[in-house]
Amino acid sequence: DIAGTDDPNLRRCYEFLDMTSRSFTMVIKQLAPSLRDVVCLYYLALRGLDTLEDDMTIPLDYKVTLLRSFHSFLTQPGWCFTESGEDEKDAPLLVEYAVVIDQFMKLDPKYQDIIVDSAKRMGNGMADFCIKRVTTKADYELYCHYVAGLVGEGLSALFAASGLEDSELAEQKRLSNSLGLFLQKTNIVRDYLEDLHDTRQFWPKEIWGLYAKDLKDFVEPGQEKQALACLNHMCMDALSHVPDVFEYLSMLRDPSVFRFVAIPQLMAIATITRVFNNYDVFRKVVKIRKGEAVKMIMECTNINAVRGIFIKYLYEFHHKNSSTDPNYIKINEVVGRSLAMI
Ligand SMILES: O=C(O)CO[C@@H](C(=O)O)[C@@H](OCCCCCc1ccc2ccccc2c1)C(=O)NCCCCCc1ccc2ccccc2c1
Ligand SMILES: [Mg+2]
Ligand SMILES: [Mg+2]
Repeated sequence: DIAGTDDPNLRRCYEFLDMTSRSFTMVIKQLAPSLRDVVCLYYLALRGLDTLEDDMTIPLDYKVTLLRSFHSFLTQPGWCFTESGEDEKDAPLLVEYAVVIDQFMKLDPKYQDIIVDSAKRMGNGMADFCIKRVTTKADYELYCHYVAGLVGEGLSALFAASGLEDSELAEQKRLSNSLGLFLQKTNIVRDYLEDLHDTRQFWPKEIWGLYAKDLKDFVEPGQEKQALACLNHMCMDALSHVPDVFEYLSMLRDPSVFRFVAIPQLMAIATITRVFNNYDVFRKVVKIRKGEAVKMIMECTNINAVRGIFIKYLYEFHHKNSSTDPNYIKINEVVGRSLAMI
């Protein structure tokens, strides 16, 4: 079906989707035909923007200008960017960005408007955070809103505009935002070491400051207890979005949209449970086993199956909680609230 597309530029877009997304290409390709290409291009539009944000070799003022104007490049046929750093894994996407723009221009204007609005708001948010750091919890929530919460909002608007989901889904800003925050916060907790090496700090000082003088202290020998206490605090914070995720899932009607939304959330609950109280986070990037992921994907056909999987992980999370953790009681409360609400 996808390989069969007769437009070589659209085929090239799906190749970039495969190249740049490990975890999203599969769920995007299984979407209903009326949404598949739109969401693929929505992904590539924002991945192009994120490739600029992630590139620490671009001079700051030039990068800020690029991020704030990126949305206008989406309607500039032929635009591309060939100055990415060698280590930028998704640089080839920007080199050939003209194919993304060519396909973007063919979309229904109602979809183009949603995508341009996301890119404009995300680009400006990313630019703001190139200059200021994530210090307070509010900064952390705002940064994750810009890079992921907005994607949830944009997807809700696309689902509603396609007619596959109720138009009032586009009004569910808080729930849509939580979809993105659960995914992004899980990644930020998991990627502690990788981001430290890239001299990027996303853990808010308002949290890590309770456990160390500097974020990088957690890799030092003798800091294990403080490191785990901070890690568990960050996991508890991410878990607080689970009730909203469930409220959103229970509103979906189209089976392919349901799977598209549910599968990344299942990956996230599995990941956050795996990293919780797991000192390996300070040694390497902890990933869930492929088999575990495939098994979940086969099972997540309806809300009850998804609820069952979440409950399994929430019980495992509760079981891993240790009574010596300074947040032991609060963690049990957050797990308990999720179990009660889903
Ligand atoms: O560089 C990397 O590989 C990772 O970058 C992370 C970073 O730089 O922080 C970071 O980059 C964030 C900025 C670009 C976001 C691009 C994106 C991602 C997934 C999509 C899925 C479907 C449609 C559009 C999408 C757009 C990243 O990719 N984090 C993964 C979590 C963010 C997921 C966003 C999201 C939000 C709500 C969703 C609801 C349903 C299904 C997928 C969803 C996906
Ligand atoms: Mg990135
Ligand atoms: Mg980024």
